[in-house]
Amino acid sequence: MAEARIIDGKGFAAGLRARIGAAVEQLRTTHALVPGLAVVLVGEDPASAIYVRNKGEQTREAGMHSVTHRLDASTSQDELLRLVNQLNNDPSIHGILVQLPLPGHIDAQAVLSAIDPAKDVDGFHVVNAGRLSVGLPALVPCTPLGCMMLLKDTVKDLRGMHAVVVGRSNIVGKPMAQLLLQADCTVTIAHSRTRDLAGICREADILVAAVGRPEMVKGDWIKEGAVVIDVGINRVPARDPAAAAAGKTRIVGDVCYAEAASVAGAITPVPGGVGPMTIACLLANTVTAACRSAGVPLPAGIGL
Ligand SMILES: Nc1nc(=O)c2c([nH]1)NC[C@@H]1CN(c3ccc(C(=O)N[C@@H](CCC(=O)O)C(=O)O)cc3)C=[N+]21
Repeated sequence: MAEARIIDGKGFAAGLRARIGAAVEQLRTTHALVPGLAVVLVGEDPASAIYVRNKGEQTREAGMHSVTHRLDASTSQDELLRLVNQLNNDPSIHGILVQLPLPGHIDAQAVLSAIDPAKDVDGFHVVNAGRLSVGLPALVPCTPLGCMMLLKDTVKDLRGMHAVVVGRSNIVGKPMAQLLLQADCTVTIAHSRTRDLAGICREADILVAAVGRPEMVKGDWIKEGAVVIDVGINRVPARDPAAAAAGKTRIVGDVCYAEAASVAGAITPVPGGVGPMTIACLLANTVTAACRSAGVPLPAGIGL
């Protein structure tokens, strides 16, 4: 069997951002609407740093209004809730993202619940999770949304395919399963406690790995020709022992890429796969939120 086709998330995300940029320009000229995104960072988390660095640039590049609130790690939950409330009431802001994880003294669920569901561009509010699960218009979490766009671009007809999602988080696994179900896939949600995980994965026509364990999914867990979407972004020591000893790292997914690529029909690389789609979908969700709040039709080419 030939090597898997590489699903170019980075390239797809660049195209999506270009379409978003055109949509933003059109909204500005025809409706005087400038989508605005506020990102709130409490303290410093290394994974979040990667994300926020790229996000600010890309929001502005798309012609959108962008603000970042950087708060000290000692910020109280009340202070954070006050900021969220202020952003809820700010008409120039259509999307609010509170970067996770939050420091231990803050109840993340309380903060996410305080975000106006109409501005919840992460799609983490229970109202959006509920709307997604019953098939109502919702703001959909960025990572699964990006995975779904890549899948629809890769597979002509998803109907009836067996999709296995490894991972059951509220952020990726559960909403991913909802989207696949909506696309008429037969969906299995597996996780670390699943019996015969390898065997279940081998049944998958579509395998989505979102467990957060470096290279856990091996080549012999994959059915020949399957489409593999690797959501993991794990930092591990560099391959070269001397470099590793010097503290150098590299990024790997939840899938053992080299093994998987010789069995799968198509696969997302890490980096350059799902990660760039997450940020592009954050911009897309901000445009969606702005259009819905202004009662303006959503421009074509930026949704599922
Ligand atoms: N409320 C909230 N929403 C999030 O969506 C959220 C969050 N909190 N906290 C942190 C994680 C992390 N995250 C990433 C998104 C894209 C890349 C990304 O673009 N990665 C590139 C570059 C990786 C590299 O080379 O460093 C890639 O995979 O190719 C990384 C990380 C979003 N997160």
